[in-house]
Formats: sequence, structure tokens, C-alpha cells
Amino acid sequence: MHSSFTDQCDELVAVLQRFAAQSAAVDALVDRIAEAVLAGQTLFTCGNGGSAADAIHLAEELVGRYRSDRRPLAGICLNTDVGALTCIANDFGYEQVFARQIQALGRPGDLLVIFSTSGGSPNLLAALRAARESGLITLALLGKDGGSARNLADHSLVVPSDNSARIQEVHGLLLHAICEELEQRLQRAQG
Ligand SMILES: O=C(CO)[C@@H](O)[C@H](O)[C@H](O)[C@H](O)COP(=O)(O)O
Ligand SMILES: [Zn+2]
Repeated sequence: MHSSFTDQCDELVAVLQRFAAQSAAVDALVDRIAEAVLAGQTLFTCGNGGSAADAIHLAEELVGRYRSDRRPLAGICLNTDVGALTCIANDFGYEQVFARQIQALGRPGDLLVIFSTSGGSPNLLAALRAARESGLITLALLGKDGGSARNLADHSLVVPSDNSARIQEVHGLLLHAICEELEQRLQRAQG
């Protein structure tokens, strides 16, 4: 059943009001990311479909900018290397497209942020496992019941909705909250 734009806005407001109860967990996740990235670690991101766009969005705002003029930060999205993606999918299977890149590029203390509305996409679960085995910090931005990813990641946030669109809209807010914290810490350090 397709709802009107007003209904969709009302639905998003209701989801955000429910999600506000997790503000302490949001602060803890943002803090863990900011601490590692500003210490020089690399933040890797990945997702499928619309969540791939979120993964691209977060990584580019570290390397490029969010709002302020500051030094570039290390962000790499695992959705963008079409050579690696097609080779791995073709030769090892789509489930390995992110995990194999993590095994090749990730270093202990780096971070992996996955975006998933279900928490059940096999290639993201494989990426979380590979990241853990490589000593990375794992963080999952999820929805619905969080799926298997919820307990696989070191830090998980589950947007309280079964609607993928509303989940992704809140993921967009979260990725900007991460960037906001990074840039505020850099500005404070610059005095
Ligand atoms: O953007 C949307 C839905 O809003 C879709 O493209 C959605 O991302 C795709 O169906 C994904 O394959 C769903 O994967 P996941 O979020 O469950 O990990
Ligand atoms: Zn979408």
C-alpha cells in the first residue's frame, strides 16, 4: 500500500522518536569511530543497494569534507572498486566481495561500518567475520530485528522500523552524526 508523502513524513517522525531512546548507544558508536579515525586508523564501509549509496556517502565525507575545512581523513568504501568487485564475485562468489577486500586492505585497529536494513545480507555477514578475524573494530547500522549482524558486530544500532526506506533515512542521519563529531573534535583540537 503506497502512502502519501505526508504519511511518509509522519512515519519518519515516529521512527525518529522511537530511535531517540538509543541516543546513548549512538554516542558510544560515534565516539568509538571518532577516536580511531582521528588516531589515524582507516574506516571501511559497505552495503547493498541503497545502503551502498550510504556507504559511499560516509567514506567520501571523510576523505573530502562534511562541512568544515580540515585535514582529510582515511575513509574507504568497499563498493567502488568495480574491478575487485567483479573479479571476486565472478571467481569467489558475491558473498565474498567485501570480505576479501577487508582481508587484503584492513589492518588491526581499523574500522568496518556496514549498512544493512535487514542485518541478514550474506556478503555483509562475511565482511563482519573477516573484519573481526583481521582485528578491525566492527560497527553495524541496521533495521528491522537487526538480523544476524546485530550480535556479530562490536557495536550495532537497530533503527526501530520494518520499512527499508525509513531505516535508510535514519542511517543517513547517523552517517552525518559521525562526520559532525569528527569535525567538531578536529576544530576543538585546532583551538
Ligand atoms: O534501497 C533499497 C530499499 O530502500 C534497496 O535497494 C535495498 O538496499 C536492497 O534491496 C538491498 O539488497 C537490501 O539489503 P539489506 O539492506 O537487507 O542488507
Ligand atoms: Zn533505498
